Amino acid sequence: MTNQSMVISDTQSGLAMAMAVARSDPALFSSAVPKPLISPNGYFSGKKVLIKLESFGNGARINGLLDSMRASSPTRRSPDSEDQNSWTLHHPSALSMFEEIMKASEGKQIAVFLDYDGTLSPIVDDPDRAFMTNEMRDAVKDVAKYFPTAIVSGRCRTKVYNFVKLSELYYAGSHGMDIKGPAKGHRKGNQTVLCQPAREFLPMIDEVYKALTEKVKYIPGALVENNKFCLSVHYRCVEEKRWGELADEVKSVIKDYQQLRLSQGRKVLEIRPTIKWDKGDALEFLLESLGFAESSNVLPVYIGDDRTDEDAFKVLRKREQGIGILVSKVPKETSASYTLQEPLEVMQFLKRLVEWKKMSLSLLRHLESCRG
Ligand SMILES: O=P(O)(O)OC[C@H]1O[C@H](O[C@H]2O[C@H](CO)[C@@H](O)[C@H](O)[C@H]2O)[C@H](O)[C@@H](O)[C@@H]1O
Repeated sequence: MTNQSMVISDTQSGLAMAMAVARSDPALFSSAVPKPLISPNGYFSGKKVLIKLESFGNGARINGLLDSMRASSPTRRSPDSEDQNSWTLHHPSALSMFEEIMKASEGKQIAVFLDYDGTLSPIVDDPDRAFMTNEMRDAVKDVAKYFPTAIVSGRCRTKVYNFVKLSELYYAGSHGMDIKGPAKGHRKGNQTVLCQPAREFLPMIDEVYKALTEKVKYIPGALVENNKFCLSVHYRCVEEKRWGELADEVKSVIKDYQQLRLSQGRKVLEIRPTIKWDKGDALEFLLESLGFAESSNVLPVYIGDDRTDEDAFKVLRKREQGIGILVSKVPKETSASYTLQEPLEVMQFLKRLVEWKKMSLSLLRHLESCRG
């Protein structure tokens, strides 16, 4: 068995990281599971990330994980006014640019994609209590009356459904690795949209969930969340002086799982399969399911706050189509074009979208009645 660690340098944020270590028991996997591509110079060449491979012996550390954890909270940075001005200039508010955004939708079908945590619900200490308000739910419900709407979340699909509770939406859970279309009554035709590209990883994810839960249980505040096709190790409630310990425990468990990688969200370490499937792929899959694979007649609007949402923003850039909106109060490296400061502004934007649609429809009806 060879032990190798990989530190992913996300080309956009420079903060995401991953590791994979040759595992001892390949029996859990079928040959269909794509293996990481490692070139002789030690760089992983995925579509979207470069991974620098560092050899390490037993007990060695993966440099930078702790630093990355420290840097990962957007609230740590307090931008100076110059930063803030340049940020606002390059990533203006989606509310103040609303008319321009709507102009881009002329002749196109808008499709709405919404991240959950930090976008529809505020960030709170207890992940099980990240409720969205009824007002936000009503806003999303109204949006879905006029536009195909999907929730794209890192959470387990059923869990995020239990928060949102709207059966007319598409749901992409586990960072897009678990996609399901609207419930029966809301479906057009009989087709069921379902996509689970990481199915074979389920036994492994369960195994790692149990091991991690056991390993970190002595660290006050540490919490492992099972998101079905991926895991979240939360450190929001762990004292900062113990983050290094937590990182070491996580590394000690996943070093034996070459097919798993580690990335970061907001005060959370995310563990997921190395397959090339992320929120960007989920967005493309959903557009295809909606009949917009190669179409120029669609305007996807994607709203998200996290690093994992960047994969979706990049897809929109690549397609040269759609509107990426980052939810953030502080400057961040992003491929999104616009910003909203917090879930409250997301709700205002969604409500405006519905009002704009209602107005367009009544104008259309008026014009038709004048013609008739
Ligand atoms: O893709 P998302 O819907 O944004 O999910 C990403 C992770 O969100 C949740 O964690 C985050 O929100 C928690 C509740 O506010 C907060 O306590 C935690 O610190 C944040 O990282 C969720 O619990 C994770 O499973 C998701 O992966």
